[in-house]
Amino acid sequence: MSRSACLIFNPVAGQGNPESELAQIRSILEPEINLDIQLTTKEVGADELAAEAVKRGVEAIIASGGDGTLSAAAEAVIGTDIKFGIISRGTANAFANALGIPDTIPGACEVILQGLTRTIDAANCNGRPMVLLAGIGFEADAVEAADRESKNRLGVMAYILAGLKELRQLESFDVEIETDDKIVKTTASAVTVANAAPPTSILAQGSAGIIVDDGLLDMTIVAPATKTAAIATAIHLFQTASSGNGAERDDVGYMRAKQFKITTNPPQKVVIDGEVMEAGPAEIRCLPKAIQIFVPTVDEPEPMEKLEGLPNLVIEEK
Ligand SMILES: Nc1ncnc2c1ncn2[C@@H]1O[C@H](COP(=O)(O)OP(=O)(O)OP(=O)(O)O)[C@@H](O)[C@H]1O
Repeated sequence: MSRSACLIFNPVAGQGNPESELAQIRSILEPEINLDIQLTTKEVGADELAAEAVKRGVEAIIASGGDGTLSAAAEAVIGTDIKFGIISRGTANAFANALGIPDTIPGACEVILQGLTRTIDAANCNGRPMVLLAGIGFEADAVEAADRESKNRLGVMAYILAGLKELRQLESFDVEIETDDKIVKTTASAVTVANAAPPTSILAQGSAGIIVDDGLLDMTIVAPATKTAAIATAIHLFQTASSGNGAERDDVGYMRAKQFKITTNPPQKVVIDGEVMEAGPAEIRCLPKAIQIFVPTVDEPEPMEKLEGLPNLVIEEK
């Protein structure tokens, strides 16, 4: 066996049975990869276990748990050449959904076994590592967007409701945004800076085309004037995310830059990768090509054909 990895496993993440989930991961990975298994505890989190693994100079780190566990472990590998794998077992699984990685155990393990990696950007927000996004003006308790159960139950509505939940207070604030080449001043209800974002994070979808390895961060500014406008904006952002076309409403703005300095009045809380920080200015800088992450093989698009229904159709098989 030539491959090895440190598996960091949160035994309390998600709603499944952790013993059988760990057994399943081992049965899929261990025939190919020598695993050093480390369980997180209340006292010793994924951040500490991953930092120790980095110090030991492991070949790869595989993190398994909810988004909290995955972000904490990912932050430790930023800037190293240690390959990083994720096996999501949480509720929202934003991390996997943002990077197009399956959120089932067999699917995620298969990606790691295939061994293909992509080097993605990370970011630094007020001195803290960030992989997904920073939200300014978000409701702290609405950070976890649409969960799996509501997604299954409500489908598209769950995404829209999640965004609305975040906009529900509609408290606006003045914001000044400084990039390398300009200063933008406006009023907003939510400002999101994303390195990567799942489609559920609709407040990050202004540009509808977040690229995780372009050395740039994507900012979306949302400023609906009324509750009715907030509903229309949430629906519009959901549609832009699915269609790939940027937002066109007047109350949505977006731009890309290597770094942003954001000052709000009154000061707003900053939420970094789901963790709520104290209110104040935010300085966010992209760290280009910072994490080597296991990703699925990109399938070549299947040639599509649809002929049925055409008038007077004749198809001759050759
Ligand atoms: N052995 C453990 N016992 C109790 N708490 C733990 C243990 N290991 C990790 N934790 C806690 O688990 C939290 C991280 O949970 P994580 O985000 O991975 O899963 P989750 O909350 O189930 O996911 P999601 O938010 O997607 O539902 C951290 O607060 C950490 O302190």
